[in-house]
Amino acid sequence: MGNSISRVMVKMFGYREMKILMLGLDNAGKTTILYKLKLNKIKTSAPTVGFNVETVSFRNVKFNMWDVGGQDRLRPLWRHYFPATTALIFVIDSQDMKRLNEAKEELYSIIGDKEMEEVVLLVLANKQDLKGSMNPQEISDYLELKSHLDSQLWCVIGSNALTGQGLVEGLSWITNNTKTKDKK
Ligand SMILES: Nc1nc2c(ncn2[C@@H]2O[C@H](COP(=O)(O)OP(=O)(O)OP(=O)(O)O)[C@@H](O)[C@H]2O)c(=O)[nH]1
Ligand SMILES: [Mg+2]
Repeated sequence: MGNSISRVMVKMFGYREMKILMLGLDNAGKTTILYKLKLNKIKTSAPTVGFNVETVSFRNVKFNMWDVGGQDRLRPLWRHYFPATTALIFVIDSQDMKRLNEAKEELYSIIGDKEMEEVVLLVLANKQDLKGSMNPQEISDYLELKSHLDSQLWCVIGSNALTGQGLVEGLSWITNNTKTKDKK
C-alpha cells in the first residue's frame, strides 16, 4: 500500500525517497548537520554511540538520513549501514589537519567496499567558520578524488553546520545527481 502510494507520487509529482549515509571521524559535525537539517536548530549532543536516523524532506525528495558514530572503536560497525545507500555524505572537520590523513584512509576504505561502489559521494568540508580551516579546494586536492575516482560521481562542498551554510547546496547536488538511482 505505502509502496504503491509512493509510486503514484513519483509519477505525479516526481516525489522520490532515498537513503543517505553520513559518516566521518568523530567530532566532524555529523549529528549537528543532521539536526540543523531536520529541526533548523543546533542540538547539543554527546558523541554518538550507535546511530541517529531522521527523515528530511527537501524539494520532492524524502531523504532517510543515517548518522553513525565516528569514534575509532565504532568504525568497524559502519559497514553494517552500507546496504541500500544511494548517497554517502562524508563529513570532515576542515580545521583538524592532524587527522585529515586518517579521514582520507577511512573514506577510501568505505568507497572501496563493493556495497558502496555505486553511491554518489558528497564530501562536506565542515567547520568552514573556524579560523585556519582548509577550504573545499584544499580538502579536495588532499583527498585526490579526481585521480582516484573515475566512474563514481563526487563533489566537495564547504559547510558550516552551525549556520547551515552549504547544507542545502549539498542536498541539491545529491538530488541532481541521483535521478537514475531512485527507489521506485
Ligand atoms: N564551529 C563549528 N563547530 C561545529 C560545526 N559543526 C559541528 N560543530 C561542533 O563540533 C562538535 C562535534 O559535533 P558533532 O555533530 O557531535 O560531531 P559528530 O560528527 O556527530 O561526532 P561523533 O558522534 O562522535 O561521530 C560539536 O561541539 C559541534 O557544535 C561547524 O560547522 N562549525
Ligand atoms: Mg554524532
